[in-house]
Amino acid sequence: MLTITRKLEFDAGHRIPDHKSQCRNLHGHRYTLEITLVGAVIEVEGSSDNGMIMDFSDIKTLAKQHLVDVWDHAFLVYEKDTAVRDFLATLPDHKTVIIDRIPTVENLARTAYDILKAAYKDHYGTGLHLQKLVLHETPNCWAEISEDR
Ligand SMILES: Nc1nc2c(c(=O)[nH]1)N=C([C@H](O)[C@H](O)COP(=O)(O)OP(=O)(O)OP(=O)(O)O)CN2
Ligand SMILES: [Zn+2]
Repeated sequence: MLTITRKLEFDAGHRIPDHKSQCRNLHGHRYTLEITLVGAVIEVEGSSDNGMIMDFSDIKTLAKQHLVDVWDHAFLVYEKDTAVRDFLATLPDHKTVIIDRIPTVENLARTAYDILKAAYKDHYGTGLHLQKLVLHETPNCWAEISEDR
């Protein structure tokens, strides 16, 4: 199978409220996102994206629009983490993103996958779709999610 992968990075804060150790503290990560797409190679003579599944710059534009610019420099807070939600609400114009699951790397990967799956789906009518997403929370810790979930 022929796939292409685009890597992007963003910074975000989070905490795991009931964690047994230090991840219960407010802290942040430089997340690395790898987006893998599958689809037919475009074959349109003279087209800018002739020979491509999707132009890497267009992959980046969509990822930023739908996810990366939304989460970058935001605090990703679990919707039931009322202590932190209430605190963040006291900070004027604070960039807060409420997540409906505890923001572990597994749950953030699943949330990101659902958002980006819709963003890339059949963008050109070539069967283009998100095949896999990898989210690194640290250089040593990551989650992968693919079509069979
Ligand atoms: N299965 C998961 N375990 C942990 C998660 C997670 O999202 N899923 N998250 C954390 C912490 O939030 C943190 O991201 C990881 O911290 P840590 O284990 O310290 O990771 P490091 O890469 O910094 O570890 P080193 O030992 O320094 O390499 C915890 N667990
Ligand atoms: Zn963390």
